[in-house]
Amino acid sequence: MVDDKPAKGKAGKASTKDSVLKQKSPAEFFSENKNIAGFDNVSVSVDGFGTPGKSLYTTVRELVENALDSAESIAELPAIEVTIEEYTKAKADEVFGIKTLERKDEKLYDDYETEKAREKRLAKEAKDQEKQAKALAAGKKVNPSDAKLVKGRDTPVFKVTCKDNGKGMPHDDIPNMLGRVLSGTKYGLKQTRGKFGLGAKMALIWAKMSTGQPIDIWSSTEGQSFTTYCRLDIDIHKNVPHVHVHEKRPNTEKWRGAELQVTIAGNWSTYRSKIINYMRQMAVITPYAQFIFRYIGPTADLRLLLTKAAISSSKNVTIRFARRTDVMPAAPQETRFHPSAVDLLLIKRLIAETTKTQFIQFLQQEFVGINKPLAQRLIEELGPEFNQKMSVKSLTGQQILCLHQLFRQAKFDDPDGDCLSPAGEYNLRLGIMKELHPDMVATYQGSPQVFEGHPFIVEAGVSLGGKDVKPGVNVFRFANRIPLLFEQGGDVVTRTAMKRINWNSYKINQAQDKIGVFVSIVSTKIPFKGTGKEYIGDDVTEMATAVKSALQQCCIQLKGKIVRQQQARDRQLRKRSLAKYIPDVSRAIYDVLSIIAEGQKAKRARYGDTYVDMLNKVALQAITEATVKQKLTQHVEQVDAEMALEYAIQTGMVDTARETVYLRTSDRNRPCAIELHSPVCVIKLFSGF
Ligand SMILES: Nc1ncnc2c1ncn2[C@@H]1O[C@H](COP(=O)(O)OP(=O)(O)OP(=O)(O)O)[C@@H](O)[C@H]1O
Repeated sequence: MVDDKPAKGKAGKASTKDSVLKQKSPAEFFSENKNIAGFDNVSVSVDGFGTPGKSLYTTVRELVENALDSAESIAELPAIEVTIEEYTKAKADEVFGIKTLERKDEKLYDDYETEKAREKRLAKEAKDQEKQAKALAAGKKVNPSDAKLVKGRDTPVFKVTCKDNGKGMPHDDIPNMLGRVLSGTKYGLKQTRGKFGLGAKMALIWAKMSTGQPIDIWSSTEGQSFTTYCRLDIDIHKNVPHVHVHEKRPNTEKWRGAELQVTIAGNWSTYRSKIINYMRQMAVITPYAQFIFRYIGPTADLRLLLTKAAISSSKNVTIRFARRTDVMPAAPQETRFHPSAVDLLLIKRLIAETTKTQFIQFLQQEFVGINKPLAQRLIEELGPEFNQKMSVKSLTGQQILCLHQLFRQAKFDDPDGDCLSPAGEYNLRLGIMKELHPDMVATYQGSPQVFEGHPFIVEAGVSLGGKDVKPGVNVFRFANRIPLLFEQGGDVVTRTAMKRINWNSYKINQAQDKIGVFVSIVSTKIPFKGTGKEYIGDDVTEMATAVKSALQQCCIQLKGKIVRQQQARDRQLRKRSLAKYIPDVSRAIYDVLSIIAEGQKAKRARYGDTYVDMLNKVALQAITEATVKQKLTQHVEQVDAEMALEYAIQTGMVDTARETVYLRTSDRNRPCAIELHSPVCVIKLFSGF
């Protein structure tokens, strides 16, 4: 007989508990799976809280990217200030409103060590440091996660502030924008840095988990007479904003923009270089933006910051990434879906949201690449059940399935890349020049390509030499104009640069030359691999091919420059070695001439009139050794100039093509008559100078 009563005892209880149906809010889910959003921590301690790892880096990244999206959406040259202030323990406690605990029972604490254990730890730390220093000196990568914070010690706390001059946020929308996970304004089909409606909320969730502090927001939109101040956090279980303060304050300075501030646990010492690198690479791909980055160390008192002692304090960091151009790429445009890139759910959503009533209008309106004749052919192909004027909202599930199948099988024109906003060769080149100061650089922008119905553009730059560039291939990757700093190994750019480019054939030494490889991919959909949005897989053939071709184009340009440089060097070398022999040769020639000139006059007649004249001059000292030397020098100069000219004609760089250009600072308010854009520069012509 089967006993169908619930089992008693421990096992029975557990099974009852396991079968209880529960729901999770998105906020709860992401708070438990922070790594999905790049807030992964180095190691999880006994309380499950974890040692803060990448979270400080990701917080900076999310805030900066929102700030850039915001300024660019209103075609404003971005001016962004990021400040990371590290709190002392006392300051953090003051901010949290708690009394600093005085340790009475030392042995209670996790970092308690006996004298012997302390000695052992210090010795190990010294050994590890030595190992890391050696690895760094040998040019090897030191994994940040190798450097762990010691468990039980006070976790460093940081106030992160990001201020921009973007469009700001509407007063009433702020609580939902920043206090509800998966809410945002970037869900349309458009190239944007942000996409998921998650980043800033993850910073807040992390603040809530690590320090319990809410987020502070100041914001003002164009022409608004007030500034919104909002202090809020998230009700994790309900995924709704929990507003502490939401008020309007006078905006006397007519400020427009947003300022967000979160207080989080983090790890500056390990992620310092990543954060600074991120800012630097952002400056490369966004040379039309101005960034000011500050780190204020824990010992610094804000009031003392301007004193000499504070400025020279090695812990504080202030870096200004200056704006180098006011040429901003045209803003990306919202586009429509390509029929080959939609799934059943998406078709259903489009049907629910469309403003068109007839089936034929729906096809033309909601998809890119379907014009009226094509729409008619598609409807014809679907069979008698369908007609052009039928109500699109009345399509049955089966009919939608048929439409989807046809979309997958039919041939459509590829979408063009007009909706995309690449950085542009001019900006890419400028960014590389201003941040790396290379000896040589070449850039290239490929034509729009398509991957799974989404257009994408690959831009590339290859530089040689420069500041802070190590010998070998140094890869800089950008996706939708965001620098990607982690998980480099599997990325399509790294793999292509390391394995598929034959650097030797372009006269570049892969091991010894300081090669900078810059690749920026923009698309309405970046095929990121992994959860962290940190790398693009190598398996997307269309992208791998486009990356390789863009890099090869840069290399071809560089090879031309290298060959020209080599030839110029050879010429100089030849000239120098010829010039070296001029004194000896002049002396020898003059000695021979003197001997002949000193001989009998009758014998001189044998040499003909010209020579007789010359020999007479030698005899009279009108021609001396110095004269011979001068003539030989002139001759070497002339041969050199002729060779240079011949070379210039061959390579198309003739002097007649040159124009003298006078430069002066431009008056930004003066209207510019003509603007000429070329891949390497913009020339603005003003009238009436
Ligand atoms: N500095 C800012 N200026 C103006 N609006 C902002 C700013 N920061 C955030 N927002 C608004 O808040 C929304 C939510 O931002 P959040 O960072 O959470 O997600 P997202 O940027 O949309 O997407 P992702 O998660 O991919 O970063 C944004 O879509 C934007 O509308």
